[in-house]
This record gives sequence, structure tokens and C-alpha cells, in this order.
Amino acid sequence: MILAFRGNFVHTPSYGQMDMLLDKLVIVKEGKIARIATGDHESEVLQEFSLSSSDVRRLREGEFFLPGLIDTHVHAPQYKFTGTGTDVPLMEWLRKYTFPSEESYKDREAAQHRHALLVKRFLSNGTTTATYFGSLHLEPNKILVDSILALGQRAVVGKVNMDRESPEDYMETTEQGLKDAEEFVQYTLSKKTTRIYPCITPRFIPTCTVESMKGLAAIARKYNIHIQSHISECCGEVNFSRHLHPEYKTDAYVFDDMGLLTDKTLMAHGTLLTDEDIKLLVERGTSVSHCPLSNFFLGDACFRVNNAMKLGLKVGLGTDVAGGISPSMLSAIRMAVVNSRCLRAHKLAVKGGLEVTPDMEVDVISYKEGLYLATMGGAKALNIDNQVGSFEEGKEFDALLVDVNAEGGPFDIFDGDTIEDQFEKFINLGDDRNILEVYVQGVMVKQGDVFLGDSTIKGTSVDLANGKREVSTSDEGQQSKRVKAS
Ligand SMILES: O=c1[nH]c(=O)c2nc[nH]c2[nH]1
Ligand SMILES: [Zn+2]
Repeated sequence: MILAFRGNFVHTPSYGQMDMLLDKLVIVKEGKIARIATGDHESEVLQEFSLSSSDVRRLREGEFFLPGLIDTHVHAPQYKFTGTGTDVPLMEWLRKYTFPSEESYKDREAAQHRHALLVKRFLSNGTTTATYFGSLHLEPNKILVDSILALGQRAVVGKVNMDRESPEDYMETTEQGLKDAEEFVQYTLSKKTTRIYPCITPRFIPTCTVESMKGLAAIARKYNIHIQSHISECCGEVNFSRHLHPEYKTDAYVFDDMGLLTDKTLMAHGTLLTDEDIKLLVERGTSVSHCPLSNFFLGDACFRVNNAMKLGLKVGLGTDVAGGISPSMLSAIRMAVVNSRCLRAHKLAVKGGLEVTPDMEVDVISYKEGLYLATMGGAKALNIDNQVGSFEEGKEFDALLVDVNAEGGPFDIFDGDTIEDQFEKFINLGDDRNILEVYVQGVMVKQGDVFLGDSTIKGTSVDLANGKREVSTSDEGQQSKRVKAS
């Protein structure tokens, strides 16, 4: 299968560098970018790939391709309450909203329905790769894998482990937790797909015993797979962790001693990491998912991205649904910029000064760095930057076709707007209405309102039917659902 596109491509191959690749011919063969040529070489390149001019998809004015967005931190079984539960800090939020929501996914029908909606919502927002925390129970996590598989997304997925300091009805024994974690890994690997990676997922230090953390690290080593957790996220969590493990200086040293800091580990938040912690993470090859929205809501904290990058840390960006109130990575990019400006505003307030000094500028990032974090940064954080994150020959084609002039879109383009202006408007003002097509591994998985997915995948009940939405959400799983054509 060969695809050929001619038009503009935008990407951020390194931090702070945004390249507008204008009038390029991109050939995608068997899911990978086989050639990126300048438009004036069209005829010879087409000949080389035995294509004719009519095989070329020619982008219209205002259309461009962007690498697929990579969300490095999402809680799948929290999708149900996304946009609500914004009134309390982390530790209270977990008990009041989070654990009950996650627990309710053990109802099979509810999990099937909600996970399909989740994956569709993320694909609609241009998230071609998502890094999912699942729930405690085994079955809903298998359903999540089935949904991702059927809808065509790329994902890292983990079954959450919690064997202490958790509600009685939402906690497992250490032994059962380790057994289920390994079974989940085997289930995911049995799908023999190159786009879903199983992940070991101790929720965070307070809810995991030493035995569980060490056992989980052993499973990760055995299968050479990803690990994810939360680290130094806010005062409530850090104080609790110190109380449980007074012998360790910080979360980073706990995780390190458990064998959980590897070059395939991705830790969420990290707002309270010291420079020494960051250096330890860098030494281990571990990365951090920056989740600006949930840091504001649950942690009252800001992450110093530029400081972390300067120390050599790999950093991706996460929506952290549902601690973060938006499933959109465009929103996460904007919030990462706002987060950096809060750091400067804070310094200014502390100084009581009227003037921004150069040391206040060092924290500030622009939409270009934000886009890097949401694409290449995420790819590096997940150790998949040889596959995705930018447009390069040999990489897989995970991409979004964006139209700044989309009908009914959320912003306007004016005479004199340069291509860069148009692109900046999309990052700052755009939404799913501007995302016309979504590609993963060179396969179009969404076009307009239609989810194409992989309808050949059997054994899942994911509803790929399009133009339908559920209108009744009360007490899912107990009641039959009404599905109405929209
Ligand atoms: O933002 C967060 N969401 C969670 O679900 C969670 N669990 C532990 N720590 C957490 N932080
Ligand atoms: Zn989280």
C-alpha cells in the first residue's frame, strides 16, 4: 500500500525548533515514510514508486500535515467524570471521585461502552498515541486493549496495581495484583500488534507495598516493557510517601531502590523533583510526563520544563484525564505555555518588581516548545522516537491532516496571515473541527466524523458505527443504552 501527499508539513524535530516543510512530496509505503522530496522532484519520485500524478493527494490552501499528538499520561477509567470533580486536592480527589469511577469499570458492558468512547474522543482530538493507566481489575483493561486495537490508535497501556492504603472494595492482594499484571502483559502481547505496548503500572508510592513494587519491577524486566507511575506530584502525596518510607530522601530514591527507574519508565508530574532527583532520573534514562492542567487542579504546582530539559531529562506532555479537565493535547500545549508564564509571574510577584528580568525569561516556553513536548518530546519519553514524533524517512506515518479553513471552525484566517500565523492560530485556537483526517502507521483511522479503525478485528464489541452517539448515560451497565443517530 502506497500513499502520496503533496503540500505543507510542520514538525518540531528538536526542542525550540519548528520546521515548516513547504511544498513537499511525501511517499508513505507500508505505513512508513519512504521519501520526503521537494515538490519540484515529483515526476521522478513518482516514477521511482511506480505512481502516476493522479495518485497524489494534493493538499489545498490552508491544509497541512502535523505529526500525530502523543499524550503521555491518561487515566482511561476516569474518562467518565472528565470535566468535573475540580473542587478538592489530590488525596481527597482520589477517594471522592477517582476510585469510585475506576471501580465502576468492572462492569463489562460499561467498560466496553466507555472505553470505545474514550478512544474515539482522543483520536478526534488528534491523539494518535496515548499512554493509558487502566483500572485495578483485569477484565476492563483487556477491554481497553480491544478498543484501542479495533479503533486503530497507538498506545501504551497498563493495569493499575494497588495493594495498600486504598478502599477495601478497590484494592488487591499483592499476590493477585502481580498475577493479574503479568496476565495483562501476556494478553496484550498475544495480540501481536506493533502499536500497543503493555506497561507495568504501580499507581504511586502510597498505594503500593515494597513487595508489590519489587515484583512489578521484575515483571517489567522479564518482558522488557514500559513502566509508569506518579512521582513527586504534590505536597499531599510527597508527605504521605515520606511518612510511609522515612528511610528514603525522596520518591525518586524509593522507586530507584525498587528497580522501577529504567529507560522505559515514564513518571507523571514531577513538580517537586529536586535537581538531584532529576539527575538520577536522567542517569536511569527515565522520563517525566508534564501534566500542567492537573498540576494546577490537584497539586497547586508548576513543573519547571526548561530546567528539566537543561538537566537532560526526557519530557513529554500529558492531559492527565481526568485530573486534567480536557482530553485535548492542544489544550495541554496551551496549558504548558501558561504554566511557564505562571513561573515568571510568580518570580515577579515574589520580587515585588515591575520589570521582567532575564532570569524570569528562562522558564517561559512558546507554542513551539509546547508542540515539541506533544510530539517528539512524547516520542522520546516513550522511547519510540525512532518510530514517530516527526516527519523523517524511515519513521511510521502517524499524522493529522489539519485545515485552518475548516467549515464551522473555531477561528478565522485573514489576508496577510502567513503560513506560520495560520499554524499558530491552529495551535492556540484550533480543535477537532480542524482535524480532517487521522493516520496511524499510515492507516487512516478517522476521516471527518467517521472512525475507520480496523473493522477486520474480531472478538471485540467496539462499535465502529459512525454518526451515532449515546444519549443515556445513567447508571451504565445496569440499563440498556439508547443509541441515537446524531
Ligand atoms: O493526577 C493523578 N491522578 C491519579 O489518578 C493519581 N493516582 C495517584 N496519583 C495520581 N495523580
Ligand atoms: Zn495520573
